[in-house]
Amino acid sequence: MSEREILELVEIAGEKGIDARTAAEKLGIWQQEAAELLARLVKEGKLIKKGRSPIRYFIEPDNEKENKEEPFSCIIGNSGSLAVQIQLAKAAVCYPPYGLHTLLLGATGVGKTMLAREIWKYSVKERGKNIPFVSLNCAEYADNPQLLLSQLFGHEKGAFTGADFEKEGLIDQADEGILFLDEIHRLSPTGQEILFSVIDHGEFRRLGGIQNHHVSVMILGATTEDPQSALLKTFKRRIPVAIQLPTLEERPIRERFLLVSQFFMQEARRTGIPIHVSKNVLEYLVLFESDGNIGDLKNEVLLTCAYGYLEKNGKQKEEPIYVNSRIISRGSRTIQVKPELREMLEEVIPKEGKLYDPKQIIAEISEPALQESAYLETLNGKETVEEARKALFHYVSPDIYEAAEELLADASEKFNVSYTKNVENSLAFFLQQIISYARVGRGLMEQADHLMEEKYNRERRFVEQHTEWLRKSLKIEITKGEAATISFLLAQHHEEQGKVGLLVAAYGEQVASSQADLAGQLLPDTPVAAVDFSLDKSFSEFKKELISAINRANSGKGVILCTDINLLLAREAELSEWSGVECRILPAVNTALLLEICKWISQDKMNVEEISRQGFVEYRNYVESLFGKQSSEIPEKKSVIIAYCITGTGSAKITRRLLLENPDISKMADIIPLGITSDLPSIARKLGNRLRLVVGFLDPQLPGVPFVGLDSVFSSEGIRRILFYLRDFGKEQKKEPEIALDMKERLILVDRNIHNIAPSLDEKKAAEQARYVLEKIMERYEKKPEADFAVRVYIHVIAMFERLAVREKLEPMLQFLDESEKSTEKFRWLSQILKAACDELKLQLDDMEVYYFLIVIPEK
Ligand SMILES: Nc1ncnc2c1ncn2[C@@H]1O[C@H](COP(=O)(O)OP(=O)(O)OP(=O)(O)O)[C@@H](O)[C@H]1O
Repeated sequence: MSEREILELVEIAGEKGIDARTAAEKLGIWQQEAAELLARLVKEGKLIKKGRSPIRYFIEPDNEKENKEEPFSCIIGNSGSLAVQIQLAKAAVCYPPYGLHTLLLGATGVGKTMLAREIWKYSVKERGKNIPFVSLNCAEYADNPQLLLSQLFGHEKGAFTGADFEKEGLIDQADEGILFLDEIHRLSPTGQEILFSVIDHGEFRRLGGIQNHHVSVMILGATTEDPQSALLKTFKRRIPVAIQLPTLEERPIRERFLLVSQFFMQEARRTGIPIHVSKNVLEYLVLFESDGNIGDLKNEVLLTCAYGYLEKNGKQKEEPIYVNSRIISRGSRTIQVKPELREMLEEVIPKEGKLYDPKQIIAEISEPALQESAYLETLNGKETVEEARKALFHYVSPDIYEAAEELLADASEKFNVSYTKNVENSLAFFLQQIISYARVGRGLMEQADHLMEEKYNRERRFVEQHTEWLRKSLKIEITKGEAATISFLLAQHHEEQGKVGLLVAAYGEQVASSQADLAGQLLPDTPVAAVDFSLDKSFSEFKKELISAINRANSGKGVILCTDINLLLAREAELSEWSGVECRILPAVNTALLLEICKWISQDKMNVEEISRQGFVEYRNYVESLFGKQSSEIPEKKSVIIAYCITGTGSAKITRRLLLENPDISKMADIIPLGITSDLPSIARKLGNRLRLVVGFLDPQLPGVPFVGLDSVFSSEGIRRILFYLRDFGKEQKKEPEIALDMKERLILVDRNIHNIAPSLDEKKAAEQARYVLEKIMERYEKKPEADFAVRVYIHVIAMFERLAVREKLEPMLQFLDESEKSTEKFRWLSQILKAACDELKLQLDDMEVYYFLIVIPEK
């Protein structure tokens, strides 16, 4: 039983179809055998089945088959001379949201219109829904530019004589789909201007209208114009993708034979008559040359069929049409086979010619469907980067993918943006295309003037810096146009980055996190981060956390930091520098203001600077309204304690932190940490009588301001003394109570707090080494320094260890930039002691620490 017999049977059954039992009866075979045969033909796509008990089998109607066809599979050369063009077309279609506008370039009849339709089919498949395909041949209206504009963009009532009513243009019909403009270069300058406005802003005005209309279309322009012509350059500048189709002459012999065969097959099916074509005619057609390219070849095939049909005149339908050299000679053309082509022709053309039979269900001439066509669509459904990568590997080789990854990693560091896996895939895909093109000896894009705009300058510089690297790692030369396209890809993704990011940082366990949770719900597609600040965190720890949170919140457009932490308010520039992200700080950890900020971020109309400015205005209004209503409740300005130490960053801050832990002190006073480099007298002057006390390493002897050693903060006695100065000093002129503790006891109190001063160190070891340093210093003096001083030296040393452990650098002091300081006996003596202690703790001593320390070490 031949497959052909059963197919004929089904075909005769036509629309009614046939079931397995009837087929078995007619063919004289077992029903089981018929059922199996029919099922196999369904599997092979030669038949379709419908219904149940009995199942009926049909030949699939042509139109349905066409719709199901894999896009691009009907294009001869899809996996050969047009493979790269098709890849490029697919990439253009996949570009969000509506595809990249594309120019199809090539001589007349090379297949531009056909490619445009396949692009549309692919787009429908990609988006999973029908979208419009509207086409217009601009050449048809070349004599009447106004009519062309009105057809294309529509017109308002009265726009010109005869415009009696308002009319939509074809572009409106193409909204959300594809607008195919054939002979696009025939558009008048006005038409071009309107089209460019659609390309740049998605907007246009109808003829005679003033209102802007919005459309989202992918524009496909086709042109036969020479790619080097000035006119075309204007279009190429604005339309990012250009696909050049080869002429018929440039196609390989095998593809030309497939083209000829496809056209004969189409004719045979259209007429229902088998067509036999002799070897000579096939040779003639395969070598056929014409300026009209494939279009003319198709006409030539039709012409030969028409002559053949005339010859057949009167014969039975089943009798084939014979197309032989006799027929050709009726036309004006003759066959000339160049000797060097002879061998190749013999390989592809059968000696006995070829019969094109309309009953042949599967067109044996069509090429295998594109393997790669599945690649992009598989990618879209992939959840994990790994899955996407695997899918991509079917198409892009791993080293290309890795190169893309590496390039993006560099770019992301450089521009401080993160690129999604889609960008990675697009870049890998594009690099793959460059390589495929290079293999056939062409550049994918020689020039890309349209991408040479200033705004991509920094990305272009980046790509330029990497061309040598790409050349080495992928062995490709990147043309100017390709480099520009990569820059464009990088820049586009910058522009497409998310919105301004939001970070909340606040004192307290959950204050910032809960505010950020709320903001996160309002801004589902914006990264929101939080940092909860507690008093036992060192600034360096906090800084680390803050920088990492800023980076988490950043998606390329900078970060608004809402915080109530005074310490941060003046540090916008520093934060931006440390994190490399543009930051703006708002004193705004209050829900009402935060909600406003969320609103502005989600509207995505303001940049960080504008949001920050607007935020300050709102904040001021908020504070004013608050103050206006509750002016009687405004607390008086608090008293101030200066925490004063050598560096201003070590024990001064620890002192501040410990003091603030006491609720009475924190209620009554602000504490400012200062070091010996600060201009203490002028700060004291500004603070006036708010300045109540200096707690620190040394007494700066500010007139009228009492001093308490920083070791006091470690004992309740000391705290009591500080509170006395805050509350009572000056009122009753009482003398401060004496502290009766001796040095040993006081050192033990400090030891109990080492975890506060040096959280990164082993407490015991740190204490041991600090004692060693203290002893060595004391040894130097015959008349021992006072116990107070000794305890402060001890605290200072521990704080220094901590700074060295977390690599917190001291601000350099001018007087120490002179290297000769290093050769003094005192410097050498102190550094020796400190170095020995640091070595034990595996810390690297910094000269600046020695300099600062020296200031407070008395002479012998
Ligand atoms: N690669 C191809 N495979 C199969 N048929 C093709 C191919 N290229 C072109 N054709 C056929 O050749 C004919 C001419 O193609 P098409 O009209 O797309 O060319 P064109 O470049 O748009 O021409 P013009 O510039 O004259 O409008 C069409 O019938 C088309 O189906």
